[in-house]
Amino acid sequence: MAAGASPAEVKSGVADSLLPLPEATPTGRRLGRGSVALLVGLQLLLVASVVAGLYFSGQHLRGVVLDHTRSHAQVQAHNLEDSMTQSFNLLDMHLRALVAEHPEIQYAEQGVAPRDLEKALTALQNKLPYVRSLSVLERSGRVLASTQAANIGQQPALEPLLPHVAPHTPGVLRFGVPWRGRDFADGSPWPSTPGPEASSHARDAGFFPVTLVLPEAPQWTIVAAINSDYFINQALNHEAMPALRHQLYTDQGTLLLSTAEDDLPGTVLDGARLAAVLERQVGVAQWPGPRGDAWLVAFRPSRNYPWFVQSQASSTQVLQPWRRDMRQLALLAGLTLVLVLLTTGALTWRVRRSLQREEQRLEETRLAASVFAHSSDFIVITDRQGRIVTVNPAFERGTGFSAAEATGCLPGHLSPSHPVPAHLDAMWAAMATEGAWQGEVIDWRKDGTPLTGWLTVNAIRDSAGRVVNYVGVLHDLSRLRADEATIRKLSLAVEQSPTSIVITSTAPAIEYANPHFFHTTGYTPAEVLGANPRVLQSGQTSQATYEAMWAELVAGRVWQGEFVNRRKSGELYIENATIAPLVDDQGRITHYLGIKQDITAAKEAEKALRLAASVVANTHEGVMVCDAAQRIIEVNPAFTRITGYTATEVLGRKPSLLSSGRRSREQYPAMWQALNQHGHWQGEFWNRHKNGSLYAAASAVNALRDAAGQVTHYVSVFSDITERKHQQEQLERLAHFDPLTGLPNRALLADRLQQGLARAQRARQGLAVCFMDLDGFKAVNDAHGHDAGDDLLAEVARRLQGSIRAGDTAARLGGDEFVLLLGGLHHPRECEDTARRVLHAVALPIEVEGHTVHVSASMGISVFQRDGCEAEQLLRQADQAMYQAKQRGRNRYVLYAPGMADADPGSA
Ligand SMILES: Nc1nc2c(ncn2[C@@H]2O[C@H](COP(=O)(O)OP(=O)(O)OP(=O)(O)O)[C@@H](O)[C@H]2O)c(=O)[nH]1
Repeated sequence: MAAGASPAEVKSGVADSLLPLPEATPTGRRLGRGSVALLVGLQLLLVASVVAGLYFSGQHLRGVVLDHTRSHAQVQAHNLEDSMTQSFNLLDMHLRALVAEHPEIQYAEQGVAPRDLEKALTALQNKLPYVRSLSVLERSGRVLASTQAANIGQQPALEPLLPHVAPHTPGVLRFGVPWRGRDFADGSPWPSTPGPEASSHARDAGFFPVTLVLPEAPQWTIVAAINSDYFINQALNHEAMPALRHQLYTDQGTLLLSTAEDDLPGTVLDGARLAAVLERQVGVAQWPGPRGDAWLVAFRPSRNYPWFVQSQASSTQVLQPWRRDMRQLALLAGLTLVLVLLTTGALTWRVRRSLQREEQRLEETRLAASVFAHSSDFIVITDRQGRIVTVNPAFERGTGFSAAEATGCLPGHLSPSHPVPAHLDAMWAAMATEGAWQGEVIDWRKDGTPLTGWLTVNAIRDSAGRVVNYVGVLHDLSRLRADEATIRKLSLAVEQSPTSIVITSTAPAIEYANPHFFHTTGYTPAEVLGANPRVLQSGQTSQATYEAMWAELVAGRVWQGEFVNRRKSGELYIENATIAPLVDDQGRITHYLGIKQDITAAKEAEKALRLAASVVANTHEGVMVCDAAQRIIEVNPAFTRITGYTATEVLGRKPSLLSSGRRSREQYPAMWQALNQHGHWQGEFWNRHKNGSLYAAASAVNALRDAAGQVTHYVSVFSDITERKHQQEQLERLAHFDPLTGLPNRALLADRLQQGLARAQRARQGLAVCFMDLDGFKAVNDAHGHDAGDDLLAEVARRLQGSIRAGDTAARLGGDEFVLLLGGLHHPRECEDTARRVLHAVALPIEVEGHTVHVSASMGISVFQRDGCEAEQLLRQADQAMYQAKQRGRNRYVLYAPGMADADPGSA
């Protein structure tokens, strides 16, 4: 074996994968997948944590903001109340000090202002920045003196004043309703219900009056116009929370001033809320706002005066910065989260990608290992020196060398007893220059058998381009070569097949036809290849045949049938066709294979055979066919009729079963000789019927031979000639025997006499011819009738036969004349005993038709003793001697002697 190369170089990673590898690490893959899942889970947890953190932090901050707002409102309300109470305490103090500084006030008369009062008021006002003007009112309510000259003479409507005390009660600082405008001269009280003109005064905080009646001068009421703006500005200046608004309400719920521009002085607080505030005196509350929001409220009633401070804020406004901050925080968190998610997502993606690559690499490795392990090709991996590092199982199976045997060896040197394969030098040369080689090689298996294959060798390089391994893949071509030989044989078989073979497409168009097809049809390849097979149709095959054929073929089944087709010459021929669909791997029909046999001649022969079979079946002659071993293989109905045996009884048996045993010894040898020499014999048999009776058969036997001259069959045709035989015998009997007595007649006598003479001549013995005529027979006829005469003749015949030896003959010449031939005489007189015995027997009484009659016989005897005596002569001499016996008195015999006058008479 030698390692080899493909045109493309193989990277070193592939070489690693081709080496036996550890199993893929499912645990590692699971861990990898777990890491991804963990990362995704962490991402989700992070999102949830951030959202939850944001939510809870937000809610907490919201609570903090609200709590802080409440606390701040409380503090601010307290501070404002404190500040204002102190301001009014200062006002009260300064007003009360006015008498001490100006004692004349207490003595001033009604309607007359003390001197310098206005100056004193102005001086006092300068000490009180939140007082817009100070005025002194008479009891009538008219302004007597004022720091604002325009107020003098005015009579402002100050009621109602709080607290509720009797008018002009001294020493009580009382608070009036709020006014719009700068002072009493140009102002007017704010209505409790703002009219449409209220909006034009929205920015006009106005003022509110505070009155005091000095105990020392109860005739006067000092009125201070308190500048609302002063306190508003004071409150605003000290307020860090813009959403918080501060309000000053009288204990009757009338708004005196507010830091909110949309709060109109004079408006009255809801009764329920006022009651709640007055009830709790100090504290916080939360009221529903007009727009579905909530108002956080802090109260602070004045320690000394009938008013309270309310600091409140809408939760919507308070929470606005919180909301903004939360939005920013959420945005920031969201962006951070997105960033984190993107980062972790990217990380996850990279991990997953990495895992996928790892899995892909493992899969590729597993596939490569699987290919290495399960490839049917032989794979060899060598080191850079060409020494085998590993081989695959197919190599072990195919070459017989185990991996242990191969490892460390140089390919090509595995079989030291065999020559080094021829391709090695060329291969290593190509490897050195190109790093790859491929070609057909012949190697050796361990068992010494050659191994033909296509070898591909590739160099495997590391990342630096250095060769680290060589991979050789040998594709075993042994089977392919064997298959090619088989295909060649099959091709030859098809080409030289004595049947027509046609392959058509499903169109159908003829794609292939073998030479026998062209020979049968007379067409050339150019005329039929690509053509529809119907070019052969003659129109004499029924449409039903074609339909049945297509039904079978389309269903994927083989069809077998016959066509009447037409050759190119126009001649019709009968074709036996077997057509089979050819299917591909998916079971789809791609072609049709037709195997066709021209059976025209066979059809003709079959027709002739059918005719012959019909003749045989219906002929009156028995037909028996035997094989070469003379065993019956076929008989016809006439055979059964003649022999009595059915076909099943005789098939496989020999014709001798028909034999009767009545045959001449020479008959069968003669028959076989004739059959062997001429192939034909004719003759007659006496056979035995199954029922035991005999029948005569006239038989003709023919031996059938094959082309080599070997006998294959014997055909025997015979007829029953028993009847004819019987008729012949009858005729023969009639020709030679006397029908009345059954004795030989004159013709047969002549024949016997001839034979007897010949025998006597050969044996040199004597032969006596005894001519006998009855005496008195006519009288019997006459007396008892002709039939009685017949009976008598028959009886005489029996007595004659009973009186002579078996080899002798008794014959009737006619009428009452009989002749006896007595052979084997050694002496002429030997016959005389017989003659006397015969005469005696004849003379005995005879019973005919109930009558006893007597006849006798006269006999003349001539004896043959030497050559030259004719039969006719002997008979005539006996007749003459008989005549002499008649003459001499009847019932006697007379021996013929020349010159019968000298004859020696004899008597019975
Ligand atoms: N019943 C009978 N009579 C026959 C037959 N053939 C001839 N005859 C008669 O036989 C007789 C023979 O004649 P003969 O020989 O003269 O009679 P016979 O009485 O024997 O006289 P001899 O011979 O002179 O003694 C004739 O009357 C014939 O008609 C026959 O076949 N049957």
